[in-house]
Amino acid sequence: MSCWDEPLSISVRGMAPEQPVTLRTALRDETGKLFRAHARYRADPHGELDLARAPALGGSFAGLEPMGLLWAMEPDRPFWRLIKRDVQTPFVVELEVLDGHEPDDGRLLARAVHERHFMAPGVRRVPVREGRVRATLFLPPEPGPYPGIVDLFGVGGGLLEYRASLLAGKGFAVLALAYYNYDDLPKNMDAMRMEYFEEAVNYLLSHPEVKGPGIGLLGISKGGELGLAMASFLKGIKAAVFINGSVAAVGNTIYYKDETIPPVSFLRDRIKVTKDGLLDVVEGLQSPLVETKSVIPVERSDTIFLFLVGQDDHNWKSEFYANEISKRLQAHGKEKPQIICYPEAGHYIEPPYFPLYKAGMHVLVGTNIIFGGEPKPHAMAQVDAWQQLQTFFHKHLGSKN
Ligand SMILES: CCCCCCCCCCCCCCCC(=O)SCCNC(=O)CCNC(=O)[C@H](O)C(C)(C)COP(=O)(O)OP(=O)(O)OC[C@H]1O[C@@H](n2cnc3c(N)ncnc32)[C@H](O)[C@@H]1OP(=O)(O)O
Repeated sequence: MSCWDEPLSISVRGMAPEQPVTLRTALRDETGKLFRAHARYRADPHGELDLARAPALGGSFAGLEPMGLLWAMEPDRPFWRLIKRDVQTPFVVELEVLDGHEPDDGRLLARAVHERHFMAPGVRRVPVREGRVRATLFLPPEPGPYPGIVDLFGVGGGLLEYRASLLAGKGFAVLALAYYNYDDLPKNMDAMRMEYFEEAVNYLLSHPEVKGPGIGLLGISKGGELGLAMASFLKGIKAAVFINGSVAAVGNTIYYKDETIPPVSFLRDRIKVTKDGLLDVVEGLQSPLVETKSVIPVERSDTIFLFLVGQDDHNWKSEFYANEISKRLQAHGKEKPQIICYPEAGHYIEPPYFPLYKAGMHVLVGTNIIFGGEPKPHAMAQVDAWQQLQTFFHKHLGSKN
């Protein structure tokens, strides 16, 4: 067994010299959907194969990709995203070695089953219902106090825990925070009130196993937008990492006390249809430079920022948004934030080895849209982004203890 974000070393012994083989992986998600990948290899002169040294000769990917059999998995059902809902159980990956180069016909030579866990041994999972806050807190195994981080996902809502649970294995106390479509929280995201998020920040700051002063914020997509609003309006947020977030309110109004930030307009006539019949909505939002009242007042913030950007994000213009935030901060005498751009990476930059979710349902749009990204560069971006955000948080929230 291993943790989902750890690299695996995969090797095969006992084959004939130079024997052609196909390796294939399969994983079933919690709804029963199958994800699969395969690749053709050739054993070395000793009848051995080590994926750290042998290039794939074709299949779901090609070349030297020791983790390709995981990140290149594709769902049998189109537009299905690999999501881990229950982090207390692993994903079970089945690996098979077949004779020859036909992924479906070769004789089965070997089979292994490997568990990929979302909670490192000793990580503690604490469901949180405090005041209005609905969340799950993950605490590392070793004695605290630890740097605290609030983790936010995006449109769709619910409570996704897999990133927080993995990150707790790296020495952080991480609060996976729901904000709609969960428990007794609102069913839709018409109104986003910062007071709710403030309560969550205060909960984490006052937790005996969280060391202050100040906490971290991690957000993707809509979670990056709301995180930016938190960093702008609320106190106690020292460092923030946003993955493909926004500089403006999108889809709903953001409220804090007597202030409101209305959303930018949708420009339906700028939505394109790709040759595969998918919507491309990347031009579908009015520029925050035109609708300046929708801009989140980031210049008020004293948070230190890291922006992680997929340059092929088709959900919205993440790179432009990150640069605008940077300009606004600097124009107000604030520190220039760090921006890391990943070429050919799409919207859903997840922890390492999650397969690319290139296109699929967009809850706001109500149909399948393209999210962007190419499998290999996107996979590389996920590995790097995961490392970068940990380094950043350790640096700005203090080391492990
Ligand atoms: C008209 C306007 C023009 C606009 C023109 C410009 C637009 C321009 C927009 C840019 C603006 C956006 C900006 C934010 C963009 C983000 O925020 S991107 C999204 C990032 N969000 C996340 O990562 C959070 C994702 N979370 C979720 O989606 C939900 O929590 C979950 C995981 C689906 C669970 O929710 P749930 O309600 O408990 O789930 P469940 O009832 O099982 O399923 C709900 C639906 O999701 C589907 N679903 C469930 N699991 C999966 C899966 N694994 N894979 C695929 N689908 C799944 C189900 O089939 C179901 O669909 P329906 O049957 O209702 O059709």
